[in-house]
Amino acid sequence: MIHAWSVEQVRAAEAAAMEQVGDEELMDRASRALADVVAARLEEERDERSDGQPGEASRAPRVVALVGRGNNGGDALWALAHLAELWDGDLQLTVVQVADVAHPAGLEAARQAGATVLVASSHGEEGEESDQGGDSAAAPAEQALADADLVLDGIAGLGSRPGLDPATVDLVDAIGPQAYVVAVDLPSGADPSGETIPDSQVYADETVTFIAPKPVHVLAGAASCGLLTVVDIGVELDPDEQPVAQSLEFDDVPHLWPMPGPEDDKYTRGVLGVVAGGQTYTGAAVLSTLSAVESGVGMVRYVGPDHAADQVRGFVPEAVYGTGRVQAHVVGPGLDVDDDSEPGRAQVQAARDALDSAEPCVVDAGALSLLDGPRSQAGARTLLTPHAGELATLLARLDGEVTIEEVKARPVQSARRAAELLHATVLLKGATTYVVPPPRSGLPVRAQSDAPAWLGTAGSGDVLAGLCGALLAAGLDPLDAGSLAALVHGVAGHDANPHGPVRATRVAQQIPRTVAHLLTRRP
Ligand SMILES: NC(=O)C1=CN([C@@H]2O[C@H](COP(=O)(O)OP(=O)(O)OC[C@H]3O[C@@H](n4cnc5c(N)ncnc54)[C@H](O)[C@@H]3O)[C@@H](O)[C@H]2O)[C@@H](O)CC1
Ligand SMILES: [K+]
Repeated sequence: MIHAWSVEQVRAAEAAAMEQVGDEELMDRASRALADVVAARLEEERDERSDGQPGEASRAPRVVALVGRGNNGGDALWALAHLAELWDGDLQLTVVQVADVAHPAGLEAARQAGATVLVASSHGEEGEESDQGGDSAAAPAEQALADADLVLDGIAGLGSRPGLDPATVDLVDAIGPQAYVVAVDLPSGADPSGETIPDSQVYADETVTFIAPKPVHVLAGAASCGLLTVVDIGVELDPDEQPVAQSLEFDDVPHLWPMPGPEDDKYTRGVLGVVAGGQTYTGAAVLSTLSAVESGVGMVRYVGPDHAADQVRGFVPEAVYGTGRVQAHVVGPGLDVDDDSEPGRAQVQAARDALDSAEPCVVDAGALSLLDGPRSQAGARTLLTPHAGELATLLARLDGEVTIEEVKARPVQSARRAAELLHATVLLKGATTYVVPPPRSGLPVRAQSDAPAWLGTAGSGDVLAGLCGALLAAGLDPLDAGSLAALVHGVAGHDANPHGPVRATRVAQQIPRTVAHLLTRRP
């Protein structure tokens, strides 16, 4: 499991360490670790080039550091200096200063190492000289970025405000497609708290962070970090502190996945009631029951109109029909709450009964509109599974106007608000899937970014709902069930057809093999 600590927790640990060893020592350790990573990547790149074009390997690698005014820029500057010591051969080093000042000692060290310093400050007129004596020019800076083999992004780190100013965006846009972008601590312009997605920020191939992952690395910034490399700089976090965010890894699956024992039968393994798919969306009935069955649930009881039940009979013969004793429910995939026909009204009543019960519930799609507040049985385990549009509709109804754009820009905050209002865990679906427990639980937020973009396809959410339901029925709590389901769903989506299109049925059918693989793989 990746554990992420808040900016405040990390800053506190740094402050304590600084009293012991001093801030220069910490920056030295951070920048040396960063230089080691950069050297390793340049070496890999040199090996690749020498394979492709004879003679190319001997060309001096071009490394450009984008440097802001704070210590994040200081790390990047010192890393250039250490890289020059480490690198066996010529290097072409360039500093592009994005602010009117930069870490003075770091700037001097980079100059001493032979770096050309260009000032592309949005604070001064174009062509203005830096008071630190840089060679001012916007165009050369953009040219250097366009030609770079590797760009170190040291514009801002833990002190980053979300978003970049337009002049900085122009510089970032100038980075050539061939460049390997290494973000120092975090991609600049990302929100360090991982709560919001800004309009503009750096997208990195790799992020080298210090001490421990921060929320930006697993939550709303995860997709912009690329490969995450965490380096130890000898700073210890307070052992009494808890992480604020987590992300499951493959090695967590054997610890969390419900394993049947020799004494188990279909009832003890968990029976899942599924209220899904009416006259209109019969496919949702099939996909959610199929997914639960493929996920190894003990038994599924399907509740829905005859037409949908016939489809389920045809595709999922393992399911049984009608209400009965269950350990958890999935309510809502493809449920049309406005269906006024008799079977439609009966199905909606079954959904309401499930919500009024004390059993754990996955509340998806149509059933989200049946919730006006916390479920009547206090403490009943509840996992809501909206996508951004559904969450916006839910929040607009319960809490005043909220748009889908706002939910997409503030995914964690939006999910947390719904979790607070409904005393439920909210799984917000998307390229990164957030699983946000009610704030008063004190539990960390989880986020999973395991799914290929191909998984954004009709029926995919129904499969996820069935998977969540199977795990709730087996006794997992909503946070574990939601995050584990998101991981397995994402990996199954990849495994079903690596690097290509995939239909939801295939994803469901892939679940058994993906789970078996995750349970037996060697770390
Ligand atoms: N504090 C420590 O003990 C250590 C800090 N280290 C480095 O120091 C960083 C934190 O340094 P600082 O606190 O100086 O803060 P940063 O360097 O992250 O950023 C602060 C400065 O950048 C500017 N800025 C903020 N957001 C911006 C944006 N979106 N676009 C452009 N400019 C922006 C601000 O005006 C501010 O002056 C860490 O991320 C890490 O890289 C490391 O050297 C390890 C040790
Ligand atoms: K950065």
